Amino acid sequence: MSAAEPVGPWHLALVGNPNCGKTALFNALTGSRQKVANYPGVTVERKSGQFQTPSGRSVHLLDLPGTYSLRARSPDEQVTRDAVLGKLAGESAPDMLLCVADATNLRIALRLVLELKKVGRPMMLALNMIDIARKRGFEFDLDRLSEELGIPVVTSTAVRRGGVEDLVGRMDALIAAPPAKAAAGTWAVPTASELRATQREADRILAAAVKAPGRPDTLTGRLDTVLLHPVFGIVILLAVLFVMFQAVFTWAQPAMEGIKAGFEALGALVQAYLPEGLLQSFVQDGVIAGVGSVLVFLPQIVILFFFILVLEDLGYLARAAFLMDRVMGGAGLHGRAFIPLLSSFACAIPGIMATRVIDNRRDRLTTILVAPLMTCSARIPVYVLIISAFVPDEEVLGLFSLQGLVMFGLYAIGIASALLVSFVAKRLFWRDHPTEPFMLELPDYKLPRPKSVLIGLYTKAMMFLKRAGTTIFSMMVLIWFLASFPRPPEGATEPAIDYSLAAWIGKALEPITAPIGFDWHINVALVPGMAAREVAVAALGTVYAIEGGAEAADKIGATLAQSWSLATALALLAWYIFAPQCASTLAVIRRETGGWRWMAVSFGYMIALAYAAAFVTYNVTRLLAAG
Ligand SMILES: Nc1nc2c(ncn2[C@@H]2O[C@H](COP(=O)(O)OP(=O)(O)OP(=O)(O)O)[C@@H](O)[C@H]2O)c(=O)[nH]1
Ligand SMILES: [Mg+2]
Repeated sequence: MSAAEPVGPWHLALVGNPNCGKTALFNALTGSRQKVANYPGVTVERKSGQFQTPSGRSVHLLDLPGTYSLRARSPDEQVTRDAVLGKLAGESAPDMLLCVADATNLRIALRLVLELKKVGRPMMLALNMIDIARKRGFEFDLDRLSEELGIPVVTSTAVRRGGVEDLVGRMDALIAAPPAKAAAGTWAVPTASELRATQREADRILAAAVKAPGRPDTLTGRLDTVLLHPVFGIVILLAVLFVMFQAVFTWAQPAMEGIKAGFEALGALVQAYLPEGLLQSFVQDGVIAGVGSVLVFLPQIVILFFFILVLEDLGYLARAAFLMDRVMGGAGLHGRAFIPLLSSFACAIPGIMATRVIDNRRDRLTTILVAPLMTCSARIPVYVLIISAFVPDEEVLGLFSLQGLVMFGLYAIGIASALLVSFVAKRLFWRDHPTEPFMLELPDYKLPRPKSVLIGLYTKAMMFLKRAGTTIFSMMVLIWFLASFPRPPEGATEPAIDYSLAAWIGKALEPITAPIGFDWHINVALVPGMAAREVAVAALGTVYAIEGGAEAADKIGATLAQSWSLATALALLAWYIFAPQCASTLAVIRRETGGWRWMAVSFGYMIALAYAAAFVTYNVTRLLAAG
């Protein structure tokens, strides 16, 4: 390049092994908040951002999924390969590759660097996580390393303030005096023997430039003897999950009471100041009762995510994947399916996207099919509402809350049915396809960083609030409208809602839902609940508020306990475990599988299971209650 080169942004791409801190570096450089987590395969899509170097040059930075080689196998690795080769649609070829390596784990990283050199682009290497490496006693001869590799080498700590100063400083120098562009790239898909040769070269360089600590870090090893133990490990995992669900129910109580009281006060205020009539009903029954009945679940969602984020940062979730591999393999699921399925506990959408780390298409499809069976956070409001109304608030063995146990049970049924469905799908569609062995690298344990946990919690909470403010709010307006019009005739004796469109729709559906114990109120809630699960709770809030007045809205749980039988309540819980009530999930399935077919399969099997489960639950409960 010459000095006359036009000064557009400098394109830089982050490349490295999974879990080496690329996204953390991306965030540190661009001030963005992409997801980082202590297990491999978190980033499955490219993300780009801009920043300015100290000398004012603007840089376009591309974060890429982690990979071990450009010999890409899975869809996420293909993104990285194409970006590096400059073939990614919509991205210009990178001016320079910023290779990132976990300084404590350089063997495979250096092999990748050597392979990348063949592409023929300018490169530099950042030894990231240098804080951990130094603490463990690694010693690096940076000059030697740089000389052997033939590229500049710097160190970085992506998660500390000031941890990337060296890196940006050097970047500036490189932009001012770009290294000569190598001759045309000679990269071709490496054969296994070429990879072995490259590995030998990497090992030689490693031996020459890095001194590993005499005493290896044994803390991770010692912890793992217990935590990965085939028996104790599983017991500990179950105990951890159990504590998590207990906490969701007990810790959240005070905050939920507070939010509830706030909405009650707001409702009273509206009643006092707005004239009686349609406007008052709209604000009180539609907006406050509807949105309020969903928002009270914010504390529980925050607590659940607190646990997930801390366990993730600790590196424990990757262990959980390892422990579950036996069980999952038996059900025909690929070991790499664990992380996507785990993400689905938050929401099936990121979960389904995370299946891109699975290279085999059939394994990936199986995982996509069962991901929506994991209990996502949108089900929490529904579960909690019904459980609090119908399951007595008692202690079992003086230790566990009965309500927490039932919740735990619902999660367990979700998991068990996911395993069962994948088992059946495997027999049905892909009989003669063996499941590949699990290869997940276990990251070292790290202390969770409060800042990243807080940012994670904030993002999750905002996502939930945004849904409450948009999807749920607009559905509420619709429900209120349907439940309020047409107005009852003069001198009507029944509650106004009985004359409304909502009642008409709900009653029209009754022949279908009567066998599973749902009356028309529930039908009214389920129809908009197809858009998003928690809408049903808000809809019930509104329907009963319009029917029963302000008192009913304040005590929606008590109202349900009076108007539903236990059989109906349990049937609705059973329905919710399976029903495909989420338009966005279906849309993502269509996008990720590239067609309508698998979306239709998902929808069909889930709705059939939901109906069957509700039918059995309803009738068995009635028989037992009668007998
Ligand atoms: N102590 C320390 N931790 C780091 C550093 N950089 C990243 N981490 C942590 O390492 C873990 C992995 O970081 P990510 O940025 O998600 O890694 P990635 O390379 O983007 O991983 P994939 O997207 O899965 O390929 C996270 O828990 C980070 O907080 C570092 O320099 N020092
Ligand atoms: Mg990443």
